[in-house]
Amino acid sequence: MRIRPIAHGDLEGLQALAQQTGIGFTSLPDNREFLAAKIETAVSAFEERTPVDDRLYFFVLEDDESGELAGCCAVIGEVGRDIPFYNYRLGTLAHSSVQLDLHRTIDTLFLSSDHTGDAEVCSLYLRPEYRRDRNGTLLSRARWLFMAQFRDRFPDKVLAEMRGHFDENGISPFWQCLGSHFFPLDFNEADRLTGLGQKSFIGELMPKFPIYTPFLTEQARACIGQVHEHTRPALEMLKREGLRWEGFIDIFDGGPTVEAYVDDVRGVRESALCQVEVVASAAHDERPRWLASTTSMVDFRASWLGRGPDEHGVIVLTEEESHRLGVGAGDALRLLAS
Ligand SMILES: NC(=[NH2+])NCCC[C@H](N)C(=O)O
Repeated sequence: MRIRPIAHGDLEGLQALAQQTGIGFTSLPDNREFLAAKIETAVSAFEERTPVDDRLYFFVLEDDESGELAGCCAVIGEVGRDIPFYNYRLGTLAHSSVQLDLHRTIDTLFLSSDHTGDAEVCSLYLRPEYRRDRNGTLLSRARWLFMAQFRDRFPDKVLAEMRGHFDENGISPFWQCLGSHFFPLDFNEADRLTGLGQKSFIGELMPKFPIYTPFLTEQARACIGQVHEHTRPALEMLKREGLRWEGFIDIFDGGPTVEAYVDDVRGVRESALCQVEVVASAAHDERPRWLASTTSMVDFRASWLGRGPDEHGVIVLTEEESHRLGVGAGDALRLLAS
């Protein structure tokens, strides 16, 4: 399995992924024109033909034998430069009365666009039949190697928005209690429109005044900062890299936004460049523990390796591995131990 930038020929495969993702997966609506445009945006980002502010680096995970697409993931260079990027920030307001000697702090949601200009990791999806052999970790972590390699293309901070809690009927209690009063649309429709980038309605219709959380239903309050059960593994992975919840949530479903300084992310901090040597065959561990990525933007590739570098920073690859990554003897490879 290997990660590579999405290409024009992937439209069919990407649409098949979009049909599988399901409710609340905002960034991959099943819409052919939209997906084709997304591919074009990504191709021009990798070819460095895109203005700085809307770079979308969209990757696919492919089975390098069958050519089948197993999943995808992406990095956005900077969010909110064109259309504002909204979250709620969970804060506290202190109310106190000296006269009555009463002191209260009340949780409050403030509409925020504090993340303007940050990078975002997003769109991670892995088809169920490929949820094995650490493919999910490969998709999630390859992005840190990419950001480490092209560090100057990214701002100081990175965030990830996690899918929020939905009940057994596929209903978001947070949306029911809040968003639905302001939008004459159901959750799916509102989510679909934001996924298509048509989201100026958020700024136009969303409540602008702070919301005291005791006014929300108990079920809606319980959604604040909670993820969809399918999203838990993805959240755990990001936390292990050092991303944290700082109180920002999604305005529609209440799911957490986690964030970190790019330079503090483990995968960015700990990955290092090595030099490739190619041999006919080499021993490897049963469980692949090393993540390898190339140093090229257009020909970016990443995959697992069952072996690490020696003490001189040389990484030995078999011919098959060197093909998979598209590198040859003497090339550089970025490695991360896990
Ligand atoms: N689940 C959603 N579609 N939320 C809507 C907003 C998402 C995002 N923070 C933005 O401003 O673009």
